[in-house]
Amino acid sequence: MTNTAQGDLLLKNINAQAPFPISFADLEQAAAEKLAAGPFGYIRSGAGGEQTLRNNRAAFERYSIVPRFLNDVSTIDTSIELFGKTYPTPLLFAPVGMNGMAHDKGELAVVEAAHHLRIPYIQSTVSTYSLEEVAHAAPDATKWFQLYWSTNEDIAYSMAARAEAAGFEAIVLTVDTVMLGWREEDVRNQFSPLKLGYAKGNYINDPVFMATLPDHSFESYVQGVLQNIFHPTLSWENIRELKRRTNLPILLKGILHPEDAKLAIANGIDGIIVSNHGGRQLDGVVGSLDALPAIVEAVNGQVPIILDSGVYRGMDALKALALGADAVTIGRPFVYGLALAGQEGVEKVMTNLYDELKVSIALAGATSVKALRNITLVKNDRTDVK
Ligand SMILES: Cc1cc2nc3c(=O)[nH]c(=O)nc-3n(C[C@H](O)[C@H](O)[C@H](O)COP(=O)(O)O)c2cc1C
Ligand SMILES: CCCCCCC(=O)C(=O)O
Repeated sequence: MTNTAQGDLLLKNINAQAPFPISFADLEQAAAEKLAAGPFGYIRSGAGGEQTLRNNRAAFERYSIVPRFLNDVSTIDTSIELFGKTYPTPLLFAPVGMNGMAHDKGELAVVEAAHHLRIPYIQSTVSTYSLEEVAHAAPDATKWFQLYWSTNEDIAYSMAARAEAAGFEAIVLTVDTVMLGWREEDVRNQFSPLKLGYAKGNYINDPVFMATLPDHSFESYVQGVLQNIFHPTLSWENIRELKRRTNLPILLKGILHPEDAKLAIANGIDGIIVSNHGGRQLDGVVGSLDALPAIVEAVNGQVPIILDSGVYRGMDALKALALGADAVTIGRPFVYGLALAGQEGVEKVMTNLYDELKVSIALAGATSVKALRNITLVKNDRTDVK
């Protein structure tokens, strides 16, 4: 990072004509003004009384960095390696469903941003556009597929096979959403995105799913999705079978307990995403950053660990990386960027997070993502620095 490049980070925002919101609070406020109450409430809210949502932020606030100085930090290497490929930044896109409710171009805008930024894009099962449409929009982007299991297992296998055929490079199986969390905001707003057709993309393009419907009417599609999307019987045996049926690496998303991380490895899983779904599933759950250290210890470097839930600043990413995550994924911030300015908004949000992360690595006294592991962190209830 040269001095000029570093000075540019703030200047480019100061010179911008209509300042784009920078902090998470400002982004959320701007999205609230732009979107209707239903979609905004769906994106913003957490489950139940939103304790998990608060726990995520509290966990980041609890840690402080003890920086080191007089270490040449003129060159900062923010690159990371995952599954044999190198990426310029440890900030990836979390899988977020139904992007059509934020912007007409939905997932197409996000995958184009991912391609431009050269970071992996994780497409949700419940996306507005299909796997094939997303692959067509950005054939050269690195794309992973987030799979929601299905009560009819053949639909899950069919979607995994379609992802592989369309050039997706990994499967992210979400394990914390076997049924939908208790989301009071959606009940208040009488908002059901599935019933509004925002999740059509992958279902209406799936021959196995379509063959289960009595006809091709919209009502049959909605009933079909509702019958299949909730999958409370999901078990380790399903995961072993999925592993037998795909050549792609499989990551489990939603792991919070170190024993589940160990079981994941014992069952041949290739990566772990420490996440509480951004506080949208079980309320009263440990903040994802608080769950990270025990999982890092249990995994002991055997597979990559990615963290999400509450990463709203470059500094949050730094703390997760310093505690042992290999990368972090970003959820709501990019969705707000998408709502505000499509692909450009997504890129602005990710670039601002990146710029803050890069400056923070240098100011903490490290020169690379890897070197962050040597940075001292203290919990705020402890004041002793070793
Ligand atoms: C509107 C919305 C939709 C989401 N849809 C999915 C999804 O389809 N699949 C999934 O695994 N996670 C989904 N998530 C959870 C994200 O992948 C991620 O875990 C979460 O957003 C991280 O928290 P953050 O928003 O605080 O960054 C969704 C999150 C939001 C906000
Ligand atoms: C049981 C799956 C419903 C999909 C909801 C999408 C999602 O993960 C979220 O809203 O969060």
